[in-house]
Amino acid sequence: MTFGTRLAEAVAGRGRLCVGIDPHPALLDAWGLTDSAFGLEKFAMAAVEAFAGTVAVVKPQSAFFERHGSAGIAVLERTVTAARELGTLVLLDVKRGDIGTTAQAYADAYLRPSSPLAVDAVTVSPYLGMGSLDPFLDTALAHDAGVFVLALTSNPEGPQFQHATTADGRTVAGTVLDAVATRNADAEGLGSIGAVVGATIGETRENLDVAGPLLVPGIGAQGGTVDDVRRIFGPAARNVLPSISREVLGAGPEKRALHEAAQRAAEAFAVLDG
Ligand SMILES: O=C(O)c1cc(=O)[nH]c(=O)n1[C@@H]1O[C@H](COP(=O)(O)O)[C@@H](O)[C@H]1O
Repeated sequence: MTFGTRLAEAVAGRGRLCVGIDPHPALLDAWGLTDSAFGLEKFAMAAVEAFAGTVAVVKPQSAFFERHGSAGIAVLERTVTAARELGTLVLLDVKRGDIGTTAQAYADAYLRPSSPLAVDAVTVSPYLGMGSLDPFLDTALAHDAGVFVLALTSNPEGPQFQHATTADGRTVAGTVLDAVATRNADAEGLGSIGAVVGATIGETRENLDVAGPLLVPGIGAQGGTVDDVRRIFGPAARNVLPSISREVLGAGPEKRALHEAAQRAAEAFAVLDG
């Protein structure tokens, strides 16, 4: 079953929320955990258990695991395995991008089912050109996985490049969104190739209807709201996956409080269903 179809089923059953698993040192401290691989594992496993059955997708941010070296990567592997065993889709936030042959190695690392770090989907950066992402997109489609391409990011620096125009007079972001839509053109139902569009971008003239999922970070800690998402996406809001990390994780360490915070966020975004 394609990633798009699996995602649509997960959203139908558990709502459209994606919760980020971002073990910031400050959050580890607030949870009474040490900034170590041990603290990291306690944090990540509590989050996985609290969100299982409540949210469609979890999005571990690889950097917070990588900063603990090989022990952190081992925790990431166990976190991914535990979440998938509990039926939660895992979108690994790695924002990779490189020349094609190296991109293939990254794609093998994350999107081939036989890899120790195989996940349901990854985030990628199109800075090396959309064609450089083909190994990710082809590998994902061959193995029923997904890819989310950065298009209009939530950070204030994003417009410097993303609003710039290319040689053919299109914006960079528009070029990315069109390429994503083209990749989804043959999909039945929701496509497996997504785009990342922040809730903090204000407004855009770009066509956000890419026939695939739209990962929308920037909610809560970065200031984006449900109303922003409704205004920015219009009819494309039906494909939005709101993504929240700190605002939900701040409710920990108790699993019940985490679960309730995720539920409240999911309910707030149910308005997009209507
Ligand atoms: O790809 C992402 O997830 C992402 C894209 C983007 O434009 N902005 C953005 O904040 N993110 C990620 O989304 C998460 C946001 O975290 P909070 O601000 O705590 O909700 C972080 O893991 C970011 O790396």
